[in-house]
Amino acid sequence: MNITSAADGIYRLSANAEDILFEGLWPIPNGVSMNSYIVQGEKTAIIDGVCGWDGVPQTLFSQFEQAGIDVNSIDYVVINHMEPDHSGWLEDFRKIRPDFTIVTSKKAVPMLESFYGIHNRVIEVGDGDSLDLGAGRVLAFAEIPNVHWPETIATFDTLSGTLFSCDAFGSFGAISDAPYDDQLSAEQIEFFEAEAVRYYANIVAAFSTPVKKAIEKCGTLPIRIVAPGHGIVWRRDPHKIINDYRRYAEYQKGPARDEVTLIWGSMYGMTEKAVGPAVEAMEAEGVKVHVHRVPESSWGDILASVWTSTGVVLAMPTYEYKMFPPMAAVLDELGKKRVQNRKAFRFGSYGWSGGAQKELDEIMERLKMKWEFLEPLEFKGSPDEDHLTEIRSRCRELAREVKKIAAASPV
Ligand SMILES: Cc1cc2nc3c(=O)[nH]c(=O)nc-3n(C[C@H](O)[C@H](O)[C@H](O)COP(=O)(O)O)c2cc1C
Repeated sequence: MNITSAADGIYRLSANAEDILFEGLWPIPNGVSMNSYIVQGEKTAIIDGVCGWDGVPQTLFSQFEQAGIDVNSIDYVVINHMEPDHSGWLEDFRKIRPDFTIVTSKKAVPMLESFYGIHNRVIEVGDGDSLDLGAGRVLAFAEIPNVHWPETIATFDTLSGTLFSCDAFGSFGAISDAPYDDQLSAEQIEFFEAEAVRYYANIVAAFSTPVKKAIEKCGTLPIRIVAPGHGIVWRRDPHKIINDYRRYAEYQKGPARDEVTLIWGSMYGMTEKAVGPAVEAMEAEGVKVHVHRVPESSWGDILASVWTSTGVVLAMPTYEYKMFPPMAAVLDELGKKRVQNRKAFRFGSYGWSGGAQKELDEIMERLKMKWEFLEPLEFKGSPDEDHLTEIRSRCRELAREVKKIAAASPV
């Protein structure tokens, strides 16, 4: 738990959450930080909060004390985004500081009422509005709807050039005592890049078009620091995370990186016999291959690696005239996140009738995924040498295609 100074008059308070499923759904093996910022002019604002889980608001309040900040000095609470991982502490805060003013978007006002029964002392802000905190400190607001709920705004401190972006430009990964990019080694930055991809693919992915619009809008601001609601603060190179997010948004409709994700499932090891040869064939072409088994791998991990992959290989058998069910569930999730235009190949075993392929075709059609498949290869029972040779050959072809596509559109 820590409180640090992000810039003159700006403090970052943070609480980590670990051992939970984020949004009740996504595993976060490395945890997540929830960041809140205190901005001081003559008046004091707190921008974003943390969730209301047991003990988390108390952590935030004890950090106020550590920093010598009197809770009663808080005049404004700026709510960029109403999702309870940022606003859940409001009820606790109200108990110790009843007379603050909330600054938020028009669309957040009815949400304040429905989530927390709050309806007075609320100022509505939108594009072009600002809040003068005195001592030269003015907060400007920009609507960035659907990054990640419809009511979302970003707040920009014109004095320090700090963009408080809430869910935009965030990453997973708990943070101990070094929350700024200028304090981190290249390896640590790499860790947070991977955590940013997983955060993006799991949480923000479906809103990639709004993300692009938000980047366009915020791109006009003289940003010197990016201070998101999750993850590290970017002040040595604030445009790095903005450019990373621009790329992640492009990955949705592809192409992505020159990587392949192979997802496989197998009941009795028949399909599995071809997985190793498939991976080796693609790696021999110099392509990075991410391998996930269903249902063992989490959706979160699978989604993150498919998000960055231009190619996908699916390996699964037929099960009750359809495809192996956990594979169908994963594909359904990929379709809902609109992961489109992948180069793909599918192989798998069946016993008598087949049926997996038919369901795969239906899912692709229903979710309009536009994946371009090489001819699928199915085998009865165990694959023989000819099947394995053919699978190797198609995987090599896929890998070569992926390299060509990614090289032609570097993102
Ligand atoms: C519960 C169950 C349901 C199955 N349903 C079908 C089916 O509808 N059609 C078919 O052709 N094979 C079916 N099979 C046979 C499998 O597809 C076959 O055993 C295959 O080799 C399994 O491959 P795996 O070991 O990679 O899981 C079924 C097998 C099981 C265990």
